[in-house]
Amino acid sequence: MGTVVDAPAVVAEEVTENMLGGKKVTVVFVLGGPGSGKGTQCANIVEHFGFTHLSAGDLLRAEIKSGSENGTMIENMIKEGKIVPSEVTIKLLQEAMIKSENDKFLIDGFPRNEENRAAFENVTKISPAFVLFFDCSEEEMERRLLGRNQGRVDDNIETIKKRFKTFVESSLPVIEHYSSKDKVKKVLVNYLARLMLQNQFLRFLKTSKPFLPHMRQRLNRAIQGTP
Ligand SMILES: Nc1ncnc2c1ncn2[C@@H]1O[C@H](COP(=O)(O)OP(=O)(O)OP(=O)(O)O)[C@@H](O)[C@H]1O
Ligand SMILES: Nc1ccn([C@H]2C[C@H](O)[C@@H](COP(=O)(O)O)O2)c(=O)n1
Repeated sequence: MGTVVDAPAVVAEEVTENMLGGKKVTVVFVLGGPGSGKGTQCANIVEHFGFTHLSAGDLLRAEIKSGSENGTMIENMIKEGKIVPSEVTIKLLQEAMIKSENDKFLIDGFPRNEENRAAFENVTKISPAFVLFFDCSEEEMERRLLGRNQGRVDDNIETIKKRFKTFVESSLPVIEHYSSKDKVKKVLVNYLARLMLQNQFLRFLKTSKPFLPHMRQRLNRAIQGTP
């Protein structure tokens, strides 16, 4: 698995072409846990690399809003942190790709499980040029989702915990599948933040070295209850 910390640089790589209803297309899948920043980074990538961003989650939410007959089923599955049956999501993705004038797509939040992956490849005959995987700690993802403030029905702690479980059980195997084909580019999302915190702590230890014996004495006195 390749590892990068700068997502846009990866997209400049050579990509393969596929077919979609007579139209040649290039597809990059964007995967990662809930709240890892897929949507945010896709918006940055399209600005610089001419891709069209298709978010599976956004397409499903639009389907709910449109009042379609699948709307209630989709909404319930989203609230439960479950994955909507592939035929529904693939149909929406296919329609969006055919409608678009572009031939380069960043498909965000898809495939979310093995069923999504196999069905997409069977139906469209498209395999991705590569897969961007945003690798982020659950702690950071939870913090971000609880602060997202976009009125999403799944941004609550009960659904977030269920989504984490679904990600580990169903989505990680998809990433492992593409990893075994050497197609995954991993983006270490909070790696730099963690590195900076570590450096700050080391600097703190260095600057506080002369005070350490004094601090230790005070701690011992506090533990022993002596003034
Ligand atoms: N690098 C970052 N640092 C801090 N906050 C971020 C960062 N990237 C995204 N966020 C914030 O985290 C929240 C989740 O980001 P985003 O919606 O892009 O994640 P996502 O992976 O698409 O989530 P989901 O799978 O739930 O749709 C948003 O409020 C976003 O503004
Ligand atoms: N392939 C997909 C993508 C999304 N969903 C459902 C379940 C997700 O929890 C929800 C939100 O998606 P996001 O905006 O995080 O991409 O939508 C799905 O069932 N199948």
